[in-house]
Amino acid sequence: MDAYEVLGHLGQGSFGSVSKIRRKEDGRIMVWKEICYGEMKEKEKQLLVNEVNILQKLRHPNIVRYYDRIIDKHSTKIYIIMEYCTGGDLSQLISKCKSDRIFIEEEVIWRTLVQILSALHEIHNRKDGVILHRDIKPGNLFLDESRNVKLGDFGLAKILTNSMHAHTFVGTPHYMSPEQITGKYNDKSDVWSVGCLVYEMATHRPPFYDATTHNQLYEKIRDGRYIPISDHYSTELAQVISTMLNVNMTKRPTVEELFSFPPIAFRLKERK
Ligand SMILES: CNC(=O)c1c(C)[nH]c(/C=C2\C(=O)Nc3ccc(Cl)cc32)c1C
Repeated sequence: MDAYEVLGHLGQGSFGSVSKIRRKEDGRIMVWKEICYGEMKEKEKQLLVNEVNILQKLRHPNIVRYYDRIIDKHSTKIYIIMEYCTGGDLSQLISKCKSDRIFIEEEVIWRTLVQILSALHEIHNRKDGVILHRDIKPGNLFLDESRNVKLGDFGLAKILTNSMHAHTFVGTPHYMSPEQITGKYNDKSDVWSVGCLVYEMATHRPPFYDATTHNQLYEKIRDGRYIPISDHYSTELAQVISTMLNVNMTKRPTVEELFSFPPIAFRLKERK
């Protein structure tokens, strides 16, 4: 612990708070997510071990980099040390544009979409088991100094080896897919969440909203109807949102299939 100096509190991640830290040996700025596991049930401890094991394996420009972990048995805390993203998270960008009543530039939305899909392609197509993020939302997408988008906080992620299937109810209700309501989370549920995210970048609010109870929200999600985005944006953007928000997951595209959509394909080529 004394190898690091805490510089300040940044926000709340899944299971713990995130602080900005400096590594004393070289002055490098990083973050750690501090999690108290003392009160955790076995299941939650397993999710925590999961998060660290998953993060350790991942190396991708659009996934927050994991560096190290410190387990303090005395205080029953674990510190997960990760990459610092100077731009904060996407929820801050969306709230700023909402309060300033300005549209997020369409190109920013496309770039964000392509980068998140690249991160999902990495985790959905791993040879040693598909990883599902299961909690894609603006607060889990971080911006580095060059406005690159990084998928972070794998606190609710799950490795699906061939024997396991995701049955647990997790995920932020607003971005919950219809199949997740009945407990069948899969890679296309992450695609649904990305559709919700792109919609929220274009309209400053989730597509399925304004519900007083979770059941009312689930009804809206299962119904699948939402207010179309403004014609300030292109029909291509509206189409890609509509295909990702298809309530029938067999008709919803995989990340791989989205890569062949022309507006996405040509921006992918630009990155190479
Ligand atoms: C107001 N908060 C911020 O500006 C902020 C900044 C500059 N960075 C962050 C958060 C992270 C950050 O910079 N790197 C991270 C890695 C993993 C997780 Cl779960 C969170 C972060 C935040 C919340």
